[in-house]
Amino acid sequence: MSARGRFISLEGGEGVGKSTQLDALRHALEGRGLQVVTTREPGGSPGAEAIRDLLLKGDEARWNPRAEALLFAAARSDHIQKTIVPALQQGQWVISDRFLDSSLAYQGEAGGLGIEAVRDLHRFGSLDFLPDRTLILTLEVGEAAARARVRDGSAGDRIGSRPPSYHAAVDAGFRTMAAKEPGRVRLVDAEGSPATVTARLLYALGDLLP
Ligand SMILES: Nc1ncnc2c1ncn2[C@@H]1O[C@H](COP(=O)(O)OP(=O)(O)OP(=O)(O)O)[C@@H](O)[C@H]1O
Ligand SMILES: Cc1cn([C@H]2C[C@H](O)[C@@H](COP(=O)(O)O)O2)c(=O)[nH]c1=O
Repeated sequence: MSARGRFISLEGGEGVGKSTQLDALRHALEGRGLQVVTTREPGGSPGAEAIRDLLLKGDEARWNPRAEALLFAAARSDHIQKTIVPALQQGQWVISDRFLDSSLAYQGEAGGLGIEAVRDLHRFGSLDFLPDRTLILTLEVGEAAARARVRDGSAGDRIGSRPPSYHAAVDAGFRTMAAKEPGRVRLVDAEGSPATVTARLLYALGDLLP
């Protein structure tokens, strides 16, 4: 095993199957003899989980767009320091359900702050710490919303319950990130059975696997 583990982020809009694939990928990588830690954003450390509640509960007006972006950046800084870096230093692989690219797509693109402004927050808050690979699950927005509706009914959180136009802009933001950083970021088709999607994710990690 390499001295330092790898850091993988799983990204995509609401309901595309990230949480389902997080578990499947962990099992697949453990089957290859790797030690794997799974985590999530916002959250992943006690401080960041407290910020998650602040961000996702309450009504839309609870935070203005800049305050929202700052809270995500603060949570991420703590998550990296307390959870991600220590695990990588022990040689573990870390898979995070969402990371920086969610902020770039949701707050930067859909929220109107701009991708570069949000990236600047990450440069300040987390010294531009990046995943070794970011896998963005893509699914037609209507189909993803239908999957999320089956799971949640009408009980979406503060951000998930934003209008379809917002989520269409999130989708566009993720695609922009894949075009801007093709070495780090890969689009992965989330259509089909969970096992089919897991196979596509493993293929997109092929060059990193021991
Ligand atoms: N490949 C698939 N085909 C059909 N349904 C799926 C597939 N993958 C996941 N699902 C179902 O779709 C719903 C959403 O999946 P999941 O919770 O994994 O998505 P998510 O991307 O983590 O969502 P969110 O970002 O909203 O938390 C769940 O009910 C899950 O069982
Ligand atoms: C990391 C991150 C998340 N979000 C949004 C995306 C979702 O609506 C929620 C998280 O809910 P999930 O069920 O755990 O996927 O938060 C965001 O807007 N910006 C971010 O950086």
